[in-house]
Amino acid sequence: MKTRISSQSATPELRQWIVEQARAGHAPEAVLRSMTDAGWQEDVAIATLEETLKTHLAEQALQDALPAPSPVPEPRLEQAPSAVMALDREVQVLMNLRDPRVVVFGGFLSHDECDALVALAQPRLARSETVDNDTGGSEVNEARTSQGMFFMRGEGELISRIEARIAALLDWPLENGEGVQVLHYRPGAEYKPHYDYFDPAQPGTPTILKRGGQRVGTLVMYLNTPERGGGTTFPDVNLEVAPIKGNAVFFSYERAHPSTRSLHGGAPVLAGEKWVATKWLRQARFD
Ligand SMILES: O=C(O)CCC(=O)C(=O)O
Ligand SMILES: [Fe+2]
Repeated sequence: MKTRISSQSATPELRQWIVEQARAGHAPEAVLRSMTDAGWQEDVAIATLEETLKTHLAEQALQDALPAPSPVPEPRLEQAPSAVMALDREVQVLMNLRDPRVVVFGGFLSHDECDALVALAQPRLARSETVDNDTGGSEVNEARTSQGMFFMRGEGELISRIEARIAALLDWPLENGEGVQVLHYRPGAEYKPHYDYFDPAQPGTPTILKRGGQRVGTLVMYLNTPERGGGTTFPDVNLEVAPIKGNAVFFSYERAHPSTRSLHGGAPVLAGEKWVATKWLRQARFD
């Protein structure tokens, strides 16, 4: 007599075998016969077949709906170094998270470089605008209560040096970077959680993508240390990166999709002020 085997006992190997049989074009009756020959009770085998194929089809549909993955910037950390040489400067590796891809660097900028960036940016600040997804233009946005400005890429010796350092650290062409943006947050100001990639569903996105393709990585550099608050949060994994002067947080997103868990924001500044410089990295040359 055959013993009753519950569908719970379908191992990952069996499930994979079932999917392979279906892929190879074997009729369900033949697969079922193989299972009953191997000792499966018929009704249990049918339930297992149905459940396995249904799950497989659902997973496949999810996969197919995802935008294609892209190569992303990536620091060279295979040997788990405590510090890496970024062109002209040794930078500490403070935290290294795989999924979402987040790396925190210590001492990416010197304090003098931070102060110089703030001094250059300050006279050029205006209320931060975000990209208008409908038109591809810019707009003032309530989710972003900071002030900001953009440097041109290669604008001056300091910007050029920092851009070359970023390209070396993240192993990504300098030409694929947008101009450095500087943001200033006063007490109470924040940047609500958002994705940095352009939403493929928005009508303005194709226009934006003509210049350099998608954003695939971000480096946020802290130009001062706020007294309280102002961390960079990653709500999907309950991570908050402390905003420490000279440090930087890097994150990448291989597809324009929430599955990257790259949702992030600038937490409200509770006391003091916050200055950051952001570098967004595109898939291709950004001219
Ligand atoms: O201010 C922060 O910590 C985050 C900034 C940010 O998300 C951005 O500039 O895209
Ligand atoms: Fe962002």
